[in-house]
Amino acid sequence: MSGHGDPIPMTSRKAGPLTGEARVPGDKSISHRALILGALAVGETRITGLLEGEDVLGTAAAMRAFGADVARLGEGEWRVHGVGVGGFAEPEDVIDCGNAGTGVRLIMGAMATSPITATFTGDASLRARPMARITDPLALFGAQAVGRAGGRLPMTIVGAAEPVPVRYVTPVPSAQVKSAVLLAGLNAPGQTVVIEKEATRDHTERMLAGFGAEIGVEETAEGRVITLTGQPELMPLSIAVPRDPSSAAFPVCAALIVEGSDVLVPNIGLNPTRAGLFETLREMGADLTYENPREEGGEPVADLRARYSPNMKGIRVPPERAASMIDEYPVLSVVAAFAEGKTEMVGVKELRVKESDRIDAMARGLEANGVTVEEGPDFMVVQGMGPGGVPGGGTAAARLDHRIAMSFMVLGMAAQKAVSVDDGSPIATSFPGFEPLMAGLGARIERANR
Ligand SMILES: O=C(O)C1=C[C@@H](OP(=O)(O)O)[C@@H](O)[C@H](O)C1
Ligand SMILES: C=C(OP(=O)(O)O)C(=O)O
Repeated sequence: MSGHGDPIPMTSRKAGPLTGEARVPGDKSISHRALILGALAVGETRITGLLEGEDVLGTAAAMRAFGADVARLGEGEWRVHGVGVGGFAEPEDVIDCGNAGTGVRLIMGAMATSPITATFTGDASLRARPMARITDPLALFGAQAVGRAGGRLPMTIVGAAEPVPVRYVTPVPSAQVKSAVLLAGLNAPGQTVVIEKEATRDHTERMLAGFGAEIGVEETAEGRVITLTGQPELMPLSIAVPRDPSSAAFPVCAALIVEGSDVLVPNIGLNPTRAGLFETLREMGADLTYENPREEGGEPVADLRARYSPNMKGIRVPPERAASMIDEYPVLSVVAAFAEGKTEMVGVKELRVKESDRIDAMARGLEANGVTVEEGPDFMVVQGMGPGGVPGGGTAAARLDHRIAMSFMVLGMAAQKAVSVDDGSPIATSFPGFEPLMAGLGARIERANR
């Protein structure tokens, strides 16, 4: 998994209106967690709607390597027979998490308080990403980590044989850090406490409660205080994974900028810790509505309806909203190019340590397509050119980053000239079926035709 095949250049051209229903795949964050917690429960967990993208398939393979019985029963339908908290076996080989930051970081947390050793690697993108943010708190439990310079993969974690519980204030707003600490805390005696100053996605907390762990969340002056009682017996669960709002962002944003469009994106998870993009788009003047709001499997969901919105205005996106839309800034910067005026994205330095440096990747790619972007260490400002105003005609480097590749394909759907990316292959990490889904709405994406 850590090698990528040949690059797949892709080109997206202006098409007619986008119409119809976009059934996007299952939520990536929830899918990783369902497999990992299923592997730590006693008995059989059933999952439907699992995202069968490369990132999540990597986590499924890893759970097998740690001793769980993981089987695919049908499309999106999986069974995990768990080994119980503390029951992980030592993997016989290196764990390759491919492109998945969430996969590797959560799994490191989950194994760090067991008396086993595991070595982790990934693709060139993952090997460049910081892991000290995970291994620092894991060291407090008693785990040891040896990796490459700067805390990079490949990295070996020697799990703590006699873990102690931890109280940890997360130094960066990161659900991956929070989740790694909570998963490690599962096999430590006593109470593990994680404090986050800014709320990040809370799927781990919700799912731990669902599996029967004793977990409490308190909002205090210090921040969100999460307290987990260690060494529970997790009960297996039936999990229906909602569709991914981060994937829904692509057809939604495309519909807003392509003239005459009207797209329905059904059954999207609208957990408030994930829905910041949609709030931002509505503030910009997007015609975006939530239909049929309901609750499914402990998560709020609704059907999203997005219609062409020629009157969008640039806004300053509040920094406190960043965590709830962190993966959506690339595609927001595309929509911003079609709005009137500036869109300011501030407090977003975490974008620099994702699958790529997403501020740099978007700024360079937008510039190549005639859009003016200002950037700094933790901000990006896109100068809107209004509907129909984006020249296009450029090629963007995807940098092994699925969200960069998909964002530029969306740009090409409304720009004056076609937009290309050098490699669309990373799209399969989170959104298998992106091209046929977009084509079904009326988009024109072609492979290797620059
Ligand atoms: O916990 C998760 O599932 C995720 C957390 C976020 O990363 P950080 O924790 O690094 O902010 C996000 O960017 C990633 O796509 C998924
Ligand atoms: C940042 C992302 O994922 P990960 O950190 O899991 O690689 C993402 O999907 O945008």
